[in-house]
Amino acid sequence: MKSLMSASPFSLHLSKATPFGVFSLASKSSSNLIPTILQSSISLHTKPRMILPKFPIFSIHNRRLQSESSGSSSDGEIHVIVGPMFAGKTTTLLRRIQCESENGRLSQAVGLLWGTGLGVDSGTYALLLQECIYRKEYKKGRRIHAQMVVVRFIPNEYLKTKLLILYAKLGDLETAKILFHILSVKSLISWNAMIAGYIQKGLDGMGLHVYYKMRENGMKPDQYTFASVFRACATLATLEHGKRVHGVMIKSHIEENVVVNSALIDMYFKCCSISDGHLVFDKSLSRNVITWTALISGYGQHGRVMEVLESFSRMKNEGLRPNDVTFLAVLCACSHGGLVDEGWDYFLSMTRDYGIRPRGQHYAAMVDLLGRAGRLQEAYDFILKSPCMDHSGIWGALLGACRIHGDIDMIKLAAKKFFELEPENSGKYVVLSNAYATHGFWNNVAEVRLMMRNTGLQKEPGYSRIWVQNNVHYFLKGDESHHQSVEIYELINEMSCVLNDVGCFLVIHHFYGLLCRSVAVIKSNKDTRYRLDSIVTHDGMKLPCSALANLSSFRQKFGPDAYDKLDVIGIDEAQFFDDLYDFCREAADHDGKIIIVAGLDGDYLRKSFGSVLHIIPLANSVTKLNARCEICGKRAFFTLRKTEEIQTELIGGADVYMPVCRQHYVGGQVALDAARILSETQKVECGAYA
Ligand SMILES: Nc1ncnc2c1ncn2[C@@H]1O[C@H](COP(=O)(O)OP(=O)(O)O)[C@@H](O)[C@H]1O
Ligand SMILES: Cc1cn([C@H]2C[C@H](O)[C@@H](COP(=O)(O)O)O2)c(=O)[nH]c1=O
Repeated sequence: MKSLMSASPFSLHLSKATPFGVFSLASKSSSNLIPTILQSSISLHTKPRMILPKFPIFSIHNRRLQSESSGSSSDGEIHVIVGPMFAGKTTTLLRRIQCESENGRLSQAVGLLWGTGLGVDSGTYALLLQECIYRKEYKKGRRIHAQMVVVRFIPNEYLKTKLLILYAKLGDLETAKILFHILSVKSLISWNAMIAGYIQKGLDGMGLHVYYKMRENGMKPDQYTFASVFRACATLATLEHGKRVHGVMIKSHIEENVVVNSALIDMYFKCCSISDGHLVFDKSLSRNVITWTALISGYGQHGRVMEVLESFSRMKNEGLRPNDVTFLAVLCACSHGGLVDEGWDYFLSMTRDYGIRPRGQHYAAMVDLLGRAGRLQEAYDFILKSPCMDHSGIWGALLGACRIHGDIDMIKLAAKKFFELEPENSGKYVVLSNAYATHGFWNNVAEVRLMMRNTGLQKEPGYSRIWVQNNVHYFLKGDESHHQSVEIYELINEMSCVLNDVGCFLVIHHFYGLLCRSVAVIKSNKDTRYRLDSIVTHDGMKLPCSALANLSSFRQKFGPDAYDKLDVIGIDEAQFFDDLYDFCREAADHDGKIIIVAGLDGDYLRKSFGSVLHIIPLANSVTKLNARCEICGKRAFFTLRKTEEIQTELIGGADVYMPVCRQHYVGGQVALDAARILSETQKVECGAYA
């Protein structure tokens, strides 16, 4: 039934705001609403160009209908962010809010477009295509193009270029090429898209060829062109072309750009021209972490371990913070140089000093480091303790190390884990086969060869499955084998007619409505540290907000209609809201809102603060953050009050509070308690003498 569903992956409902009988378009993909739509259309829309389904394919959920009519976009979610002061709760809240607001419903927007069966204006198509490109949802972009073709919409030059970019990024270069050729004016953007498309697909030679064609056509390259072409020259290790393009860049007098410079440094290093790489680096006026990382990785590629470590330390001395890529280069260098202890130090420093959480690749580099040094058991134990046991790279690294030092059991174990995660990685089968061969296990070599043959098997085609009255129905793409396929396709056609009828209501703001979620942020009006109209993090990030005494007044104050249209609600300083539980439950369960709550879980006495902890049972997710202990720099879980006030609520920042680790909380609290007792005693004694 997949085909049936995908014919109308959007829902319609009777809008509260619109007059009875007029449809408004809503967002949630609810194939189970289709009978409702059809019935509503018959009775209210009075264009009965359809048949009612003869069998009850879908069930109808009324609650979902209600929440859709409230304009909200989700099933309702609650996410809670807690921790001591300075842990980054407000920062995280702001990031999540931004993320949620951008994370609109592209799928539904594309579904909506398909459902209408009509063409929309170029601006709407451009908006949707742009969103697909921006969000890297290229397949959705292709669906938009398919819809254009179906409704016989002729794209203008601007849209053709957008489509070209989309196909180039998708890696469908044949289609991109066709679009490129039919462009009457080939802009620099379209040339750049073609060049980048080939290079991203690994067709670096073609990318370079298109670059020369572009030059022949008299086009002047820009930073995007150079960044792509240097990348191609680096991969092809073609110093001659790299230098030639570098010459063009110098003559073009383009503004210095760190991305281009980094690509250039990388190109020289990959073309084995270390001195040129270094020269470009030295001459770079503006260096940032990317430029430094290009240099560090460059040295790493040539096994210049000492230069890697020296550059890394110079970079830090210049006050730049390394990022995860820099650390990866450093860890790989340590691995190649056999510097196990140094590798450990860098690995630990990532989180401790820079708050960078190592990813699978960093763990893999550590496994490689330990494995190459012959410390296979340690590498294995490290994997077991790592949080990314499902990252194929770490097992691949262990397997690679086993080739040199491993015993048969470890080889088998690493191979088993690796191929569970990446069954079709033919390259690693070769590694495994070689590992067995190195140790003379010829039977195992034969087994691996058999496995390799098996991986050549074609994957089963995907299918859709639907249950109807205890019967399971399977559908393949374009499938007509179902005994009711004639009726099913008839129904699809009828549905398309109904959807066409409402297509005239499709206007651009529906797409905007779908693509951008509407968001509101609330904070407690008790927090008077900053202006009441914005929440501000300890390092100055800001977002406008409503400051309220309680949450129950929010709907009324915000306006019921505006509230209904809200998708996401952020709540900061949640510890100050007594009605937090009821508000969150109602807003998520009933109104379908996404609620993101940030607040202190504990007060300065480490006692549960307000009702923040009460909402944990309601939550989809809970994130506990920590700060840095002001005294020792270790992870801080608690907030120490520096003053002697004892009321729970006391507004203040670093003047009154400091984040501390357990050790310094306990020590600090004892010290503060002693100070308090002393001052109380003194007060009593003074009173007695007075
Ligand atoms: N001791 C500290 N530990 C961690 N961050 C701190 C500390 N002191 C100041 N900060 C700053 O505070 C920022 C977090 O601010 P914010 O998100 O407002 O925290 P919260 O809402 O949890 O109090 C950090 O990004 C950092 O720049
Ligand atoms: C520990 C503690 C804190 N507060 C107050 C102090 C601040 O005004 C807020 C916390 O703000 P932040 O954004 O998390 O930094 O809460 C309090 O009243 N009582 C306490 O015990």
